[in-house]
Amino acid sequence: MSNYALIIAGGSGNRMGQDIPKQFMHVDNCPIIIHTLKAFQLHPNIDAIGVVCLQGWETVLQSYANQFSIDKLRWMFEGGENGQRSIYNGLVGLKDAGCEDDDLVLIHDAVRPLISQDIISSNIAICKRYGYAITGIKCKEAILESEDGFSSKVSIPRDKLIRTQTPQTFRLKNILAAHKLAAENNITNSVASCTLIAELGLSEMHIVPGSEKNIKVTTIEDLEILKALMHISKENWLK
Ligand SMILES: C[C@](O)(CO)[C@H](O)COP(=O)(O)O
Repeated sequence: MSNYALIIAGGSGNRMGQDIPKQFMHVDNCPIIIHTLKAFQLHPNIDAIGVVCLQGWETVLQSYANQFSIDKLRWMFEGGENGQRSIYNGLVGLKDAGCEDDDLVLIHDAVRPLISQDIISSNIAICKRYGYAITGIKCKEAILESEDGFSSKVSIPRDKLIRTQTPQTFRLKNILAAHKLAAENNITNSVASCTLIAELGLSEMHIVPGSEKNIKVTTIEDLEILKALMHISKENWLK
């Protein structure tokens, strides 16, 4: 049985408002996606990596992978019109490439470059044990629900809330079956693999403790936080 990382880099990064897609922006002299790939390259239990790549950026990615010695990068798959479709393309690609039903797939956002070795290890261990592993952290803030983003009368108790991150890890056969079932049920734009499983009511998902440092770079502010985190503890971020 093998463990594969499936890195989702199909988005164009509109929320960042830059010319270059955010996953290809440089931080510390290296594209964000390469920082992410380095973490999986370094992990001894990751056998190979597939990237769902934004169309037109495949050659750029391959040349960066060569430059930074990411030799576990084995496949590139075509990005879709949204995250759900991109993940589906990647899963079908892995299956077509000969990956086995029981192989583990760690689905991870390309723009979460500070993923730690421990979180990758825990995803593999928890998925092997329970079948589903979702990285998440407890909610520390008070939560209000708002229809318009400006006003609210409703608070949601935070005690039971989990903020999900990636990796989200599954056996290939289970997550592929979930995507096929979603298509039959007209679920086409679920925001994450875990929300897809939840919407379908398929299975209990076990939560792997994540980290505030496992930041998702979505906005310019996130980019500033990423740069600060990298400079604070360069030696420690891959631990
Ligand atoms: C998968 C995810 O990172 C979980 O927190 C998040 O849902 C991804 O969202 P995006 O809209 O694809 O950036």
